Amino acid sequence: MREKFTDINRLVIKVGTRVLTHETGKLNLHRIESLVREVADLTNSGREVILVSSGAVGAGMGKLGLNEKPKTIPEKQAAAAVGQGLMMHIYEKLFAEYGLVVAQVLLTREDVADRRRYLNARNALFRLLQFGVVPIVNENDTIAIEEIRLGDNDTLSAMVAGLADAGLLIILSDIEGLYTSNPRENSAAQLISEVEEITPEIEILAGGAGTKMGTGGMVTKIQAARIAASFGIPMVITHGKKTGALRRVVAGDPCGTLFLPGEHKPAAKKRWIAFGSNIKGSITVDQGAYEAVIKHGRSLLPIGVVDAQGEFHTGNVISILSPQGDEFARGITNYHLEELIKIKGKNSSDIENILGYKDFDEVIHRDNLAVRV
Ligand SMILES: Nc1ncnc2c1ncn2[C@@H]1O[C@H](COP(=O)(O)OP(=O)(O)O)[C@@H](O)[C@H]1O
Ligand SMILES: N[C@@H](CCC(=O)OP(=O)(O)O)C(=O)O
Repeated sequence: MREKFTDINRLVIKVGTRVLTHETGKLNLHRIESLVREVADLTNSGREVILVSSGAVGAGMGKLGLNEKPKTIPEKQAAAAVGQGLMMHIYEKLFAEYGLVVAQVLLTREDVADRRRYLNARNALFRLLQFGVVPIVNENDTIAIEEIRLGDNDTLSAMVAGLADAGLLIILSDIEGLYTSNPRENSAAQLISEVEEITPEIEILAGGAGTKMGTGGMVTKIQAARIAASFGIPMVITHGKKTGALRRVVAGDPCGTLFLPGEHKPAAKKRWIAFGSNIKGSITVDQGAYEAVIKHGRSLLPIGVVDAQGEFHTGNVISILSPQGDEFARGITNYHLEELIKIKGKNSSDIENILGYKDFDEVIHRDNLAVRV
């Protein structure tokens, strides 16, 4: 897999707060400078790079003289509002030295959950890349209250990789990669160089953030790897404090931890259904429908639906639950809740008799249905 990295044209690179700041909380200008130089080099070699940069809250803390990570939302928002401007100022200045233009792209969960806004963000990113600009993405922490937050930039970077059809996601952290346990707590921990599949055994290895500055630690990085894998995108975690780390990953050198992608790269719309969208309700299906969807990639017909819950309308994304109640897929429904209650368990040929009209034979068409891994 790694030898193919030299041919990848579009990359998403995520850089964590710990890489961008000193222990004092002030920006590590030397480190940011070398990151910018490496990104500039990648763009000079003809690649398109989207940088997902943390650091707004950390930089704001440094500027406002806060020693502790803000705990209340307004305080976090204030720190991010101060810090984000500072981050962009530095990036703009340093990238300009290499003749590159940057653009600030701030997203919240809602921008990926709403299909129209998702497509808008996607179009804007593509246009920026066509202009040769380096988009610098962060969560819009200043306006993002809890309900609309993604909460961590590891997840955000995986979403952005899917949104932008990237070929590779690189996460630069303050550690070489995923270890057999948290090396801060266990000096005998060993680096895992490749993860083929994210099994429960792999999930157990991950601990939380190592310091007061980081968010999420390995837990959110493994979540990001899961999203990237289901999008068919490989992900590498590597040490962002080591000069040349990006160059080594892109050259295919063995470094950090590589998370292998899933076998299939689903279409962009299915990627959004699986991970981006807001879920408005769920339906439970019988064993036959479960197998038809999972094994044969079929559409979901009303005859296989045994129950429907939640408040959803035509066009909403809903969860599809197995007979055991586990979510195994998501899809855009053609019928709203009340209609589904009436037509569940019935043949598609009966829909018109029951409802007085029939717009679709399927409850969810297979083009609008994404099986979750
Ligand atoms: N199994 C593990 N392998 C490596 N690091 C781990 C593990 N479990 C927990 N960690 C912690 O995760 C930290 C990296 O995440 P985080 O602090 O959120 O930084 P970032 O700013 O790069 O997102 C490491 O410094 C380490 O302390
Ligand atoms: N959006 C926040 C960063 C959130 C986050 O995930 O931080 P980190 O674990 O340092 O990548 C900020 O800019 O401060």
